[in-house]
Amino acid sequence: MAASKMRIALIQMAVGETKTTNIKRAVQLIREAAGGGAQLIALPECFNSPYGTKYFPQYAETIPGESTEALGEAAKKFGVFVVGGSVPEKEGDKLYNTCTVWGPQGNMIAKHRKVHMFDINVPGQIMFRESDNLSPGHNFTTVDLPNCKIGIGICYDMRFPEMAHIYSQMGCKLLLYPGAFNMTTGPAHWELLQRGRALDNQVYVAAISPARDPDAEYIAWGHTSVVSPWGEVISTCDEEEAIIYADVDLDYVTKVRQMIPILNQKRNDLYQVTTK
Ligand SMILES: NC(=O)CC(=O)C(=O)O
Repeated sequence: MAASKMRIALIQMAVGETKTTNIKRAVQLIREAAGGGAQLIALPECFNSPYGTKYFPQYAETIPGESTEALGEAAKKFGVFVVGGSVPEKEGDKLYNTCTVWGPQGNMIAKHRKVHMFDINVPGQIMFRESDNLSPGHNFTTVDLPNCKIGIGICYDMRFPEMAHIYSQMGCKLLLYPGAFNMTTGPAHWELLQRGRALDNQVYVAAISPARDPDAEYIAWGHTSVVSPWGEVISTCDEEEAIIYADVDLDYVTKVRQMIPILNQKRNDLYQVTTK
């Protein structure tokens, strides 16, 4: 594959209640995705645990721990980068929703704690309060791959355009969001947000959901997908377990930015998005 291209695979994994089965399944699917030529493979939010506040304390582990070590071993065995969705992380008396990123040597190269807590109330449809037992992270997380800088957010982080814009200002060309939208917000916002973040920043956006389990307490929307810097959905699936692939093309990012040069046309004299 040309140096300007990178094949990514997103794993829309069926997550169940048994942690060891989830870990085994993730490793099996990483093997399959590596066999499909992927250089970077990403898992969904909470790949080792059902998504839900009652599960977070029960499934939480330190990092490294059982679930994340298995990702490091898989990255090394199959010679790929692994973006490990997320796991409930325990550190001291706090819990976080945390994504780890692993390199082909099996080393952890980044750790992102979900920055924005998913606390919502859509009357009669869904109420969720992550902050009842999770704490937010306080950092932006980027990773320098050999030919592409990537930015990581987790699910609700995708709703905050400033975060994506900060990543694009940092030089990211691909944003990855392991996420688990639901049957209310999924159909309404999942694709729209990805296309918005992609178009605003002229980057690729990949969002990775668990497969839908209609018997779960929190029913995931699915529809894992990749959006191009032109705002087009270039790879997607329905709600069932699946691996989807896309070839991210950095020359195409440059081309889109040359054709419609909004990133150079910003009025920094009138407004700015900056980190603190
Ligand atoms: N689960 C999330 O963090 C976010 C979500 O489902 C939404 O924003 O909608």
